[in-house]
Amino acid sequence: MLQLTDVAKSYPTPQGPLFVLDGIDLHLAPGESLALMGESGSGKSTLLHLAAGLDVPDRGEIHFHERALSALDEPARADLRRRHLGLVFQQFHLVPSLAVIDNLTLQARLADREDPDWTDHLLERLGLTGLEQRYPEQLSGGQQQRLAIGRALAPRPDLLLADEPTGNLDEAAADRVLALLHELIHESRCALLMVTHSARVAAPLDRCLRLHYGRLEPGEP
Ligand SMILES: Nc1ncnc2c1ncn2[C@@H]1O[C@H](COP(=O)(O)OP(=O)(O)OP(=O)(O)O)[C@@H](O)[C@H]1O
Repeated sequence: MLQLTDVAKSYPTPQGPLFVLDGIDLHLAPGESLALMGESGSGKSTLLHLAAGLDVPDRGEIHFHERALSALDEPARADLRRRHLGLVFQQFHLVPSLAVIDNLTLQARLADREDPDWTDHLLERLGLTGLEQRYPEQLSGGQQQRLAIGRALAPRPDLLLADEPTGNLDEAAADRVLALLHELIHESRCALLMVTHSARVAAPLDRCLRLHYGRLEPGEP
């Protein structure tokens, strides 16, 4: 499903290269869920961006869906993302000018994978039935994040990459969003790689790893 082999990544800075990841090996099986923890600045978002093919490593290889990302040009990587990958961030990144229903189906339409039954099911499970014609600004923060999760899951991806998906929500809203996220990825047999600072958020996932000085270590949620 997702395999990182000896991946290294640095960023150029005026003081010289900043080495962020060094010798990362990571395997995620279909349907598996993994929490990625670590101090602020330890490289969690960097790793997620590499896994999504949004950035390229200095060294090492990333395989997603049995394709080596290095063998693909950007349009081919974008196509792979559209078809097989869902992305959810702390900022919801909804399209303000589109109604709920159009935000929800946006990714599925782009991937040519619209499924009205699955859309209806998502609307209902996400508690958004009846709100289809509203605009994102007319939703609560929790509703907006549930919509962002639904949008990512609408094309039925094989892998959901989530970066602090509940970082902007209060505890009650976060709990509801996370419970739904787990139910939905379970239902659709989607794998999950989730960056979080929170042990509470990491605890229900199958595994937890911690980034420390550029390396991955076994983590305790
Ligand atoms: N484009 C960039 N250019 C230079 N340095 C960068 C760039 N992107 C990230 N960094 C640096 O790389 C390091 C890792 O950043 P990253 O965002 O991956 O960490 P993180 O673990 O996700 O942090 P946080 O938990 O605070 O979100 C940080 O020191 C950051 O300042």
